[in-house]
Amino acid sequence: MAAPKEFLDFVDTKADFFIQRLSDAVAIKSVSGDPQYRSKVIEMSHWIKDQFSAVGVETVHRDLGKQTVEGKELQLPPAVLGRLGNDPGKKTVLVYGHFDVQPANRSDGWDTEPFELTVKENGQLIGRGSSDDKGPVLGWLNILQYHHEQKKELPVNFRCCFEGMEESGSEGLDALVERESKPGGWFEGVDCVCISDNYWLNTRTPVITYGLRGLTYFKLIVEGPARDLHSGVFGRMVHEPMTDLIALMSKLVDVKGNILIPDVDNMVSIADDKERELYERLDYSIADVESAIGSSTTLSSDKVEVAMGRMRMPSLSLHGIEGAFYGTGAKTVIPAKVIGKFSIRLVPPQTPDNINPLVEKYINEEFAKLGSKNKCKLEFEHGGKPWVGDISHWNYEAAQRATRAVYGKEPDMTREGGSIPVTLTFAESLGVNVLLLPMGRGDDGAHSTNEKLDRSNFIEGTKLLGTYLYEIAAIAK
Ligand SMILES: NCC(=O)N[C@@H](Cc1c[nH]cn1)C(=O)O
Ligand SMILES: [Zn+2]
Ligand SMILES: [Zn+2]
Repeated sequence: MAAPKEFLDFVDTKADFFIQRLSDAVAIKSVSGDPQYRSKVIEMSHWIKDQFSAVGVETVHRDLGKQTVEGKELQLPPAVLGRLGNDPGKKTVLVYGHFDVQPANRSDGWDTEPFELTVKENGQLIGRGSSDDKGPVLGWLNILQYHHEQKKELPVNFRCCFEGMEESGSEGLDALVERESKPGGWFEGVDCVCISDNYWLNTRTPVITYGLRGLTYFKLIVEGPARDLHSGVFGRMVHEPMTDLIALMSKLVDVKGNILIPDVDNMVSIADDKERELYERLDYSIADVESAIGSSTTLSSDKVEVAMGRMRMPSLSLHGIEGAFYGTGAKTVIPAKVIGKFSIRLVPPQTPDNINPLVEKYINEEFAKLGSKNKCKLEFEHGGKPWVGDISHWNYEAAQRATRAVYGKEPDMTREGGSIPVTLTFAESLGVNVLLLPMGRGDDGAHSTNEKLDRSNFIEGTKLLGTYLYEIAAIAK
């Protein structure tokens, strides 16, 4: 069953309205990782709830409790659950997305204000969260608006789960999903899950995604003196926390991306020729990567190695050092306490449970080798397991048909390098098939400066998600 032409025309006609609504969403600074914006994330949860209620969805807020940040209790933003339709003759589709965003400041290098959606003449909609993940969440809203205003029944029963902590470890969400998946819970009867929260590999070819890497995120704290010191007065007299930290961080990963923590890299199988062929066939080139990152700095010139680096290998990244001097000028200080941040993206069979003890043991051994009198502590921040789905399921068939119908192209089947920890929880708690059907392109710059979503991806992506619902109804009676 193809999506009705009236739906596709409606999406085209309403394009400017949809973009204005995206602009309203982007304007709410729902940064989950920074406590000062927590009220904005909560405001965003109300905005989302009101918007979905207005198009006929029964919505509720689900309290996720509190989190402790630096000794202080902080309210978690409530999750928004929605439902529409309960026809036993239809499939029930659960969609997941998030309304929180990564931090963004103009001074990070943005060309425009990150929380003001800038509509460029070339069709780019620039603003934090435009692609990750407010645009895709609003894509579902656009579809529901058509059915509500035109008094058309949806081809499936619709359920949604939107959260405001995805960029910060999805605190509290696993427990909620497990609860709501039980008989009588909000997700009872769900037949499949669709997540739109990732990207094409390039700027041409749509993708359907059947895997995500997991994640384990650490804080490495080194402290010594009671306060910051004058480096002229105390340099070469004391063990410097920053020197210790840099020594430790330099032993985690080498410049070729090899993880130096014993047994982490070699927990993963080596791809055989048949598997390498899957990566060879992807519409993905070194030039695509270079254009997305804005430089020619890939670790290899072999496309398969680079693609596998993102999709089927673990990676360790050093993110930053809290407490280090980073301003302009030349402050001659010895920081008293520094906190290194690093994370490892995980692939099967790796999980935080089997990787974290290896990291802890290694850090302790390496710190002991330094002979430092400073104190060193490793803290696990948050994490999630990797996920790989079953592409032979009708859910994937529906997404493939929808992609062909809207884009006239065969989608690339990808595994994503990013992490959405709740994906595996949906798959396991509900026991149903899960897929990712992204809206944005590979050069959207999610998490980066000048994040954008192309107008055509927002509009055609809305059609894609809507068509997918019709294809489910057609295939899976
Ligand atoms: N679009 C998915 C995404 O960006 N996920 C984040 C999740 C995360 C975990 N910790 C911080 N963010 C990702 O980085 O993959
Ligand atoms: Zn996201
Ligand atoms: Zn993200």
